This record gives sequence, structure tokens and C-alpha cells, in this order.
Amino acid sequence: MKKEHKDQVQPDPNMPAIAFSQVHKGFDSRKVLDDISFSIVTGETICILGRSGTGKSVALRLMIGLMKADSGTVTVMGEDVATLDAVGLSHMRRRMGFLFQSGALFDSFSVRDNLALPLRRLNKEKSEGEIKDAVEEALQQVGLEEEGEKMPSALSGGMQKRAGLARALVLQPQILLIDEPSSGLDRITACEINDLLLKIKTERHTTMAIVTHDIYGARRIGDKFVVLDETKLLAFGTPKELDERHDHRLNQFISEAGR
Ligand SMILES: Nc1ncnc2c1ncn2[C@@H]1O[C@H](COP(=O)(O)OP(=O)(O)OP(=O)(O)O)[C@@H](O)[C@H]1O
Repeated sequence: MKKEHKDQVQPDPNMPAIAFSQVHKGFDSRKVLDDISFSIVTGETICILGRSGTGKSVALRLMIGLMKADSGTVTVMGEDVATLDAVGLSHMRRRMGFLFQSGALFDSFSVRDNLALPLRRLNKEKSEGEIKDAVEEALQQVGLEEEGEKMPSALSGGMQKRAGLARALVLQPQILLIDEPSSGLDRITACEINDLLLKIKTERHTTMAIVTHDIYGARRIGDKFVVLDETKLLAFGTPKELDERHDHRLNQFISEAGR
């Protein structure tokens, strides 16, 4: 019998959207993630914090199956990512949007065509009219409706991020993974991106995992923090819970003071 993939069923709001259970990941003999466990439910936003090189981006890559854990399990929308074959992975990724550091737009296509591309490739049943409407809606969401005909290189850094975000949104993902939404942006532009993420979270109830060094943004958007420190999970919880620990080491990562 043909396997029914989970994009044909409604998500269970009580099921963890993303769960790490005793995850270990290293490269050669070097540990990067050592016994990491946490989970978030549908609609929650998690911010992954920690110093450079602590495995934050590796954690995102494990979530989309670009890497496999050495041991432990990474579950996304109820599926153990490591057990999925190529077809299963592709079904899972269709329900996820990604915004990685570069924005990942194709330079030789206009912004509008960049957005239409995943719809043409993955939603073959959509008519050109429906694709156009979906593209316009995503452009509007990020405030780029006037810039659709421009090439990505003609956009400012902040606009490129917004265009990348629009491309991630165009497939209406249930989960959005974002690596450094504010990197390379000035504070005001970074705030605009954070506002946008907050709007998406509120209006669409999209589950988000955001890797960031921007503690101001993390405190505005994050329901929960994962704090990584020297391969270990230093802390996991709501910002309020973590503040109440009054832990000096933890405060270095989650406090706005001194930044
Ligand atoms: N494919 C890979 N092969 C070997 N080592 C890797 C690979 N991917 C990541 N690493 C190593 O794993 C460690 C964690 O990398 P990662 O990119 O997750 O850090 P990060 O916490 O996201 O850092 P930053 O905040 O600087 O972006 C780094 O030392 C990196 O060199």
C-alpha cells in the first residue's frame, strides 16, 4: 500500500513540532553537540543562542536532514528525520521554509521570479494565476510589492533578507528555520526584520527556529531559548524562566546588559 505522507493530514497541536532527544553530533573526533534535548510545540518560536561555533547552525541542519545526528533523535512534525528516505525528506521540507544567512536568491532572476520558482517546482497543480497571486501576497507581507521586478543585486541588505523571507513564506510553511535574520544589518533594519517575524508568528502561527546573536530580537520574538555552550545545552526555557535562575554564566548569553 502506498505510504500516506503527513502533509495530507492536519498537524496535531499537542505534538512537538521540533524535538531533539539526547542528540550527539561531532565532526571527526570533535564533539559539537553533546546530549542535547529540547522540544517545542506547534506555533512556538525557539531562539537558539550561544557563542560562535557552538553548533547552532548544525542544529538547524539536523532539523532539515542536511546532516544526521551521530546518536539520539531529531523529530520534526512527528517524523524522525534520520529515518526518512529522499521522498520522505522532500515531503517534510515542503512544509518547511528556510532563510539561511545569504538569503539564497538566484542573482539572474528578478525577485518575483525567485518567489515563483519554488511554487512552479513544488506546486505543479497551481495555475500561473494562482502562482502570481501567491507571489504578490508574499511580497506584500514583507513590504516589497514595489520591488518585485528588481534583480536581487539591486536590493539593499535588509531588502534582500526580506526577499529571502518572502521566498521562504511563499509555500506557506508550517515551520520556518532562520539562520541569523539580522546579521549584516544595522540596528533599525534588524528591528524591521524582527517586526516582520513577529507579524508572521502572530498572524500565521508558524513554528519558528531562529539562530541568532541578537538578544534584543530574541527577547521580542522567542517563546523559548535554547542556549548552547561548549557542546552542552546550558539552558532551555522561556526567557522569564531563564532570567529567574540568576545564573551568571547564563546571563552572559541572555542578558541585554553590556551588549
Ligand atoms: N560539515 C561540516 N564538517 C566539519 N565541521 C563542521 C561542519 N559543519 C559545521 N562544522 C563545525 O561545527 C562547529 C559548529 O558550527 P556551526 O556553524 O553550527 O556554529 P554556529 O554556532 O552556528 O556558529 P556562528 O554563530 O559563528 O554561525 C564549527 O566548529 C564548525 O566548523
